[in-house]
Amino acid sequence: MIKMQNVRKTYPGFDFELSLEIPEGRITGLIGKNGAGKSTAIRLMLGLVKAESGTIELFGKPITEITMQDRQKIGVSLAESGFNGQFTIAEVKKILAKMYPEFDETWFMRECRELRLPEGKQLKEFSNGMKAKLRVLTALSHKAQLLILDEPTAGLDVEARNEILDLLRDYAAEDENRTILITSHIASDLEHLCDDIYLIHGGKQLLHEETDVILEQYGLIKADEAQYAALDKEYLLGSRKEPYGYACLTNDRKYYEENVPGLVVERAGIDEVILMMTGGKRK
Ligand SMILES: Nc1ncnc2c1ncn2[C@@H]1O[C@H](COP(=O)(O)OP(=O)(O)OP(=O)(O)O)[C@@H](O)[C@H]1O
Repeated sequence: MIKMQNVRKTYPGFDFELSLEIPEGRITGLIGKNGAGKSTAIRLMLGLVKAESGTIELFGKPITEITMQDRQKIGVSLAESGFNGQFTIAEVKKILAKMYPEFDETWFMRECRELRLPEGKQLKEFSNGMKAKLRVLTALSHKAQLLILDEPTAGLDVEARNEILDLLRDYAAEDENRTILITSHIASDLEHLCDDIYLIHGGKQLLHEETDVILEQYGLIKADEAQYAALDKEYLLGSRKEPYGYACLTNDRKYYEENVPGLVVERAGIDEVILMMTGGKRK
């Protein structure tokens, strides 16, 4: 559904180079710390900025050949909604209806009410959370086959985050061919939503893995100095010095559980994976 091959973009002090493939029917998370290059990746695949080299395909064709009809099949949520701050929901609704033949007005108005978006207020008077919810509803309002969402939960409280994540889960469950790419620096949001995770850092991919594989097979080892010195490092992805010795990330928790008696090996969540791979020492 989305394919980026050796896509390069440089800004002063930042060198982005990424390949990724997002298959139809999957929910893929692009995670990374602030400044990792998540929004750059999204702007490149939407053709909002031009790559210096590499190829980008959407729906199996180069982005330069994407038609207006193809664009109708994409739902996008970026940092800015693009709507005039003086508009109310009624005006947003009219614009969406004009732009998208598939716009589902009943669904849109029902969800605006469910998410408690004030119908009488201008968008500039919305809180940040309200604006974020409206951006996501806008992306979902025309039954897009492909959703591209840049930090849709950023700045939201836990309740609002869960509301958005539930909406996305329902959206994907309604049609198994729907494809979602979502960026976030909040790993726990993605852990319960995404089939696949790409971790990027400094504009480069550090990891691409199925979420289930991370949760089932990855582990966090806590080793004292002697244990660390004797440890077979083959299945370690990174390690970090700690007061007690070393914390190490492995992609084969079972191997260490079965072969090193007495070693503390815990399950690793995606937060630990990010922390260890972006802050720890690589192997
Ligand atoms: N138009 C631009 N001009 C110059 N530098 C840019 C531009 N856009 C992005 N960058 C740089 O590219 C790097 C990646 O930025 P990007 O917005 O893609 O990161 P991000 O992962 O989305 O971060 P965040 O989580 O903070 O939104 C940063 O160093 C940023 O300063």
